[in-house]
Amino acid sequence: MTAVPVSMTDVRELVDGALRAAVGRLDPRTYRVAAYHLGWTDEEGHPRKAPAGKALRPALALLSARAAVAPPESALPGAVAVELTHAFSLLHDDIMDGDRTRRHRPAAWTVFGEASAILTGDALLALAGEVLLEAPGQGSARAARALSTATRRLIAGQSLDMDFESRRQVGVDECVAMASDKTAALLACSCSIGAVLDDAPRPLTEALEAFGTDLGIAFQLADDLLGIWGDPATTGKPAMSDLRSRKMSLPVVAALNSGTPEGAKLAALYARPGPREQEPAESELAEAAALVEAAGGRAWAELEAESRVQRAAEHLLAARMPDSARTEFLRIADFVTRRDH
Ligand SMILES: C=C(C)CCOP(=O)(O)OP(=O)(O)O
Repeated sequence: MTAVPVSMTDVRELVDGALRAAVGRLDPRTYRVAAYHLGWTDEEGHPRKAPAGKALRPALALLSARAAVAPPESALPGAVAVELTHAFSLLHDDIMDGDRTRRHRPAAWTVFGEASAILTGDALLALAGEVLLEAPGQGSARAARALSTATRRLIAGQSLDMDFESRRQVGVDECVAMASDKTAALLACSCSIGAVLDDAPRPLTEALEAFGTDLGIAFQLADDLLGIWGDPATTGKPAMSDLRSRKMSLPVVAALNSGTPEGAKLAALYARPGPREQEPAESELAEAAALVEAAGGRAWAELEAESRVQRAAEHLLAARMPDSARTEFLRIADFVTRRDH
């Protein structure tokens, strides 16, 4: 999979070495699972070429150093730490959601078992904290605290998302608040961590965080849209997995709250026996997707994503930073809503 387009440097090249050095500290069993999950090795532990994931969070972390007029290398511990935290969350989420495919490959838990995947996620999270606390410079403890808070919010968001699955009524606002915790908190941290490591002034780090929060919500909206209408060949995830597991994703919640007859029909579909008891038929999935669209859930999510990107851009325009950093951030924001994977 290609990394996010950042013209400044090859993000992967810069981050990969530091990421490998950090993960290399793990015990051999945990390392094996982590290396597989990160795309470095195959199921047998043999090296493979294509790295996994878009490396969006490390790209943002490196850019945030540029916003603070600090060298990209100074943000490396931040870039590594946010990617490790992201990797931890994916390892655990796939188990909780029962998702068997991740980044075009069998999810780690299906290869190594749930216990190994859980432990590896735990280890990566611990490593993230270690890497930040070891970072040279003034902002190290401040960055570690910021990442810790973002992780707590990510966990709270995931917990609320799980809770939604057993609820009949979920409001649009609380669903957006859930996404703000589950996804946007880590993205906001990624957008500011390079500046925080440089101990940059609060107005700058706060503007970067505000940018990342709106960007993160737009990112989740785009992800939810791809989860229904994306091509599994490009997303690397099974088609309509969110509808299959009757997830309260943002377009679905918007449709359910639309007050339209199609929204009511969708509610009736969602109220049937859940995925754990009974797999919905393919025709039912197509019907659910059509109902989300007819009830306006798709259009709402597309518009909301655009408006979040707009708001994100406004936070950047109000902050003092080199133009080149602003331009790159805006390019990434544009990529987030137009991506197909
Ligand atoms: C927060 C969400 C929606 C999980 C997927 O994140 P990414 O789409 O950034 O995952 P990778 O590129 O790292 O696979």
